[in-house]
Amino acid sequence: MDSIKVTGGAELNGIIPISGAKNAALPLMIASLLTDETLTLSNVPRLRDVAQLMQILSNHGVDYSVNGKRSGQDDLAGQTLNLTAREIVDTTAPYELVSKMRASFWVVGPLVARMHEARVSLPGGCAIGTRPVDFFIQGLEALGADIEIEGGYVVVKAPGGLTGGRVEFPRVSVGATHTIMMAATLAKGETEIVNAAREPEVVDLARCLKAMGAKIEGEGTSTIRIQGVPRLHGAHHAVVPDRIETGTYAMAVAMTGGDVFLQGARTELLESALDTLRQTGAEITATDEGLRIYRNGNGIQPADVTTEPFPGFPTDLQAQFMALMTKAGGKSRITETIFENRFMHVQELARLGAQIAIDGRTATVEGVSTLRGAPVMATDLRASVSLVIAGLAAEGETTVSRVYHLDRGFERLEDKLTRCGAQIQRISG
Ligand SMILES: CC(=O)N[C@H]1[C@@H](OP(=O)(O)OP(=O)(O)OC[C@H]2O[C@@H](n3ccc(=O)[nH]c3=O)[C@H](O)[C@@H]2O)O[C@H](CO)[C@@H](O)[C@@H]1O
Ligand SMILES: C=C(OP(=O)(O)O)C(=O)O
Repeated sequence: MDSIKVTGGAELNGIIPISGAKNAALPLMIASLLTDETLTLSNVPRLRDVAQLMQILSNHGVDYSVNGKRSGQDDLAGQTLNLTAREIVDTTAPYELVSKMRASFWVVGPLVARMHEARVSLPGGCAIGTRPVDFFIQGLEALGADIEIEGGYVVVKAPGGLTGGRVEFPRVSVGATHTIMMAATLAKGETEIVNAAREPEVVDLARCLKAMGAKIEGEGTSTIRIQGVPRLHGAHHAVVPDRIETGTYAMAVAMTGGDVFLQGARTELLESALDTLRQTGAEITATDEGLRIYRNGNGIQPADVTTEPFPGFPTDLQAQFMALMTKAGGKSRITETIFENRFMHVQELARLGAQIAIDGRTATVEGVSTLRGAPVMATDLRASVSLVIAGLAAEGETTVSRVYHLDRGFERLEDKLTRCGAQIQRISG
């Protein structure tokens, strides 16, 4: 298993290109199941989750090429995917594939919409909470599907096809919003999704679906209306830049000091996180091409955050922000409201000398002047990168093991950081 060795102390200076968003690319790829024509996606990041999802989609019959190459050549170096689901050959998404990532469960929406049946294993993903699928089930039932759970599989049937309906989610769910929105595009009549997720990835998916011929209104607000159409067609869509990758590198610079331009970043996708970073003393300026972040000499000010659905502070930046706060000049409080088990990085940050106490959903971080390098273990995707960030600002050497988590969601992390002066290398093993 690979690990990453970081020698701390260097400032970050230079340019980091921001990749397409993993969490947008995955549902966009799944949308290819809704049409027998080709969906072309550009700006797709080269990530393990993308490769994994390709395998799942291939199993359903999606033929794909990467920058013109045919499927079978396992070269995902290109960033444009052509996905064609001319025929759905299998409506089962098996445990071996789906258990590796949460988003793969979302195939249930397009499969039942197009084929009127689906059998999808209960999902996996980052171990950050129980992550049930009850909202998906309620949503699909509201569109007329019959659902049973059999042997760890969600079995969905809608013999006459789905019919539009009113779906009100008890709390905001990104995945359930993606799934019901996709399912409703091919349902008969109108669907209204109330308490829908407003995340930029939902908006990106809606834009792509509209380019494919779907009739959708209200994406980006908490009520989305979809008028079903008999069929969707092919389209070309560019994946939105990754706001979590943007925020992660911004936090790294806020921690190490330096001056970095995040090329391609879009500030409106993460205003809340950027406002918090400004409170900590980082300077941020936006241009049409990206954003510049710098912190020169001054210390890190503490700030409190509570994670919330968009447009609030994202849970996917909570671990990285906690890493930053470990070196703040004072006490900060970080409250996690989305996932009940998303503090796994706390005990690893403590190995570097961080002072953090947890009380229920709130972590209180007492900033220290020095972190010291140590061996640490990545527990999930964003926790892993928080350890890398802390390692960049620690004295001496930090080795982060189990970096396969990182490879799920950060494209060329070592490359991007090395180019800005970080001492970071991958150790294969
Ligand atoms: C691949 C992807 O895009 N993953 C993101 C997506 O995950 P994901 O879509 O899985 O997260 P959700 O928005 O669904 O989860 C929000 C909350 O709702 C709960 N819930 C959800 C569905 C359900 O049927 N029942 C239920 O109780 C979850 O357990 C969680 O407590 O949004 C999360 C919240 O922004 C992000 O942290 C993840 O990075
Ligand atoms: C939690 C995440 O991913 P997933 O939902 O795939 O586990 C994430 O992207 O931070």
